[in-house]
Amino acid sequence: MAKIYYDSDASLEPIKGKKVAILGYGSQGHAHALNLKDSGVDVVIGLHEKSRSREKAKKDGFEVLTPSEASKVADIIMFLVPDTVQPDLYRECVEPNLNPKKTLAFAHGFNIHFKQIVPPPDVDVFMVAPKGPGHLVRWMYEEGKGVPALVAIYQDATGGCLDKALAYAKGLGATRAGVIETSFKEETETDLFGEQSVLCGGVTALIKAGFETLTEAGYQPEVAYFECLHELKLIVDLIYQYGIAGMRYSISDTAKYGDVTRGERIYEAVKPLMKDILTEIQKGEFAREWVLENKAGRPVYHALLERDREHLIEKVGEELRKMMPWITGKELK
Ligand SMILES: NC(=O)C1=CN([C@@H]2O[C@H](COP(=O)(O)OP(=O)(O)OC[C@H]3O[C@@H](n4cnc5c(N)ncnc54)[C@H](OP(=O)(O)O)[C@@H]3O)[C@@H](O)[C@H]2O)C=CC1
Ligand SMILES: CC[C@](O)(C(C)=O)C(=O)O
Repeated sequence: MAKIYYDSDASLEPIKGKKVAILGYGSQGHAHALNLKDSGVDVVIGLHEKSRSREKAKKDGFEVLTPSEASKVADIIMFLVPDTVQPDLYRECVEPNLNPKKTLAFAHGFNIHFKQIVPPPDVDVFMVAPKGPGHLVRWMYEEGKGVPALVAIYQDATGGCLDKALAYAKGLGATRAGVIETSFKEETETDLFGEQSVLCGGVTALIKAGFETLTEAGYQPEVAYFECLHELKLIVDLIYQYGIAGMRYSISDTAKYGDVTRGERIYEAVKPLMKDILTEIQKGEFAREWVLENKAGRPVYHALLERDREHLIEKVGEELRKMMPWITGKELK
């Protein structure tokens, strides 16, 4: 059984009176910084002099230093710049300022697990990885709720690393929802698998394949959009709130029969592909590919994102959403 920590299992004490440097002020960075500050933790932001996020962080009331300065003054240094940027930032700005009193922290295990960052053995290294996008981490905290997270210890040089990590998770609001203990390996491999095959890659592939199947067969794009994208959110909301059986309670018997019989065929086709994707991750093939793609200036990344931005479903969706202004929530800053 998984070990799960809730609010009553964690204390803020281990990080009270300590300074936390948040390196990066993007999706996760702004959420961690603001939630920790609102939980009474002393936070400083580390951003390069030319960073576009500097003004935003200052406007939110933070002291903003360079990543080197922030690493020098902080007790806990949390990496919240893109994974591909972290190794250079570590070598140039963090490593020269490390000593055994400092703790390194991550929100995803990629660089530690795939050895892109190798910390000295005498510093604590933990991970608190929220299981949700950064903006939700902030919005849910503001509503008194929380996004669950995974916690892992890579190095416990002081003997107090887990308590520090749980304090951080509590400050973030994650222990309100549940924080599961894991390893850097398990978090990295499952996170990559989830985003590639289900959450992002899998779901967008199903949406596009469904939309194209209908439109290529002559059905109206607007009808295909409602069927394959708009209604997906409503169905997923029911699954999120009540489980798969709960969703099935609300849909028609005809839908349920099609779901379990035709769904089975999709399942049979997709599961072997998912196993291949997991194997690529476990063997480090995906990590190698992504590191090389970055070294080459991300040609495949940019080309495929651009191709999808031009997809008919995006144009149809933009028009249809204008008629439902309540759909667009808070601004994604
Ligand atoms: N996005 C998410 O919801 C999740 C992310 N994670 C993990 O959290 C970490 C942060 O990810 P995420 O929040 O998406 O990151 P973002 O892409 O949102 O980070 C953007 C921030 O990093 C800064 N930055 C970008 N490039 C550089 C650079 N070359 N040098 C220094 N600073 C730079 C940006 O500054 P500027 O404004 O100047 O561009 C900005 O402040 C990653 O490890 C990721 O895997 C984990 C769970 C979910
Ligand atoms: C699903 C994508 C994610 O893993 C996340 C928001 O949890 C990410 O790394 O952004």
